Amino acid sequence: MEREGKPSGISEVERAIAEALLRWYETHRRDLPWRRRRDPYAIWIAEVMLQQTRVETVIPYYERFLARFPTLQDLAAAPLEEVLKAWEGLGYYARARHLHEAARRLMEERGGEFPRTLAEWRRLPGVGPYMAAAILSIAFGQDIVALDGNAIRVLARLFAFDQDPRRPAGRRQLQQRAERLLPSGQAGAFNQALMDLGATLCTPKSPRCPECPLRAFCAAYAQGNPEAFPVRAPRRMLPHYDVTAGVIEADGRVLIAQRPLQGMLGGLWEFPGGKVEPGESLEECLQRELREELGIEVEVGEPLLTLRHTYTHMRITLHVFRCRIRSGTPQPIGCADVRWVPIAELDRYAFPRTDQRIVEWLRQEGSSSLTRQTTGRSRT
Ligand SMILES: Nc1nc2c([nH]c(=O)n2[C@H]2C[C@H](O)[C@@H](COP(=O)(O)OP(=O)(O)OP(=O)(O)O)O2)c(=O)[nH]1
Ligand SMILES: [Mg+2]
Repeated sequence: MEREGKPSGISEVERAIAEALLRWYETHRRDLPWRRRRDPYAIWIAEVMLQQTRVETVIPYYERFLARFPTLQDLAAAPLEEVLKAWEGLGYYARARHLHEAARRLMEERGGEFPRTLAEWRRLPGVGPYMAAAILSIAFGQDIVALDGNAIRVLARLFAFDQDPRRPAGRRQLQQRAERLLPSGQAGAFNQALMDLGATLCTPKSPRCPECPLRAFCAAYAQGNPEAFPVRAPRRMLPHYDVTAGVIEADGRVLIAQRPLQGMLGGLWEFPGGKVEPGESLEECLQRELREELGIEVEVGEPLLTLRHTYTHMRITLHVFRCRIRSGTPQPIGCADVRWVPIAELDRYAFPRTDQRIVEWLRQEGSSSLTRQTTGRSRT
């Protein structure tokens, strides 16, 4: 993975491309909070957050996170629950768990000193090739190309690149062509300039080519079809699951369960339930799941909400029902923990993003629907 020496024989055109790009960046660079700091810690946090989340969403989280955990030491010393809580709503919670684990390792194994090589960064949990390259180029000024999705799009268009850069072979080739453009000593600016260009002008749809500093060099523009790049293999269909979840209320408290610490959304709290099995009705599923996970028998009441969400590898439709316990006391059989929590205190727990809509709904509608339920029951 280490970058080889800079290829010789850089052409005039390649030099001109880098110059035009850097000149544009000087005046058009986005003013982003992590660009006001140079320390690897801040850059690292930003890169982790930006990995799967849009810049506008990241900004407030980033600022809160750095205020809450200003240094590597603070992050390493914090309990995981607190880190997950600060991450709540950003999604892809493995990022937060990895970040926390990496911070602890950096403190324990390196006395808090950040690595200076790609290989060492890559050994940390959650750090891939792009992130390692971004941190080393931006925070340490090393001559390394770091291509995020935006930069890849810019380059694929610039070269009218005929391979899919999401495939390893295409990716490697695009990386090599980018390395030929990289001006020594300016990798941080070069990488971020490509990212900004992709984010602001060279957008997936309707790129603003007339304003682009690279237009004169752009092969896709010359062909008149920039939107055709990067070429992509057809998107694979994500599997879909119907999932049920139960809201069980008693004495002003609602029952929540903590997901097993390992695995998807590990350690987050949820309204207990699970995937519908073939041939099962939603009600049957919920009764089975609550029996399996909590050891209770329930009566399934009114449907409260139907929520759709797409995770990286699957889509779910979450069917939320009010439930009432018929027999048994909830125990953490198929989950890490169970708690009865007042609705007003639910926001102290870290939930998956979809569940925040349930929490929000409970806060606003909870009492009125409780009244409806009571009325319903008196009719029977
Ligand atoms: N039960 C439940 N699942 C939720 C909630 N919010 C949310 O995103 N989910 C997602 C997480 C899971 O990917 C999926 C539920 O599947 P699960 O892993 O609990 O499935 P399951 O109990 O049937 O267990 P398994 O068959 O996967 O072992 O729905 C929620 O509040 N309750
Ligand atoms: Mg479950």
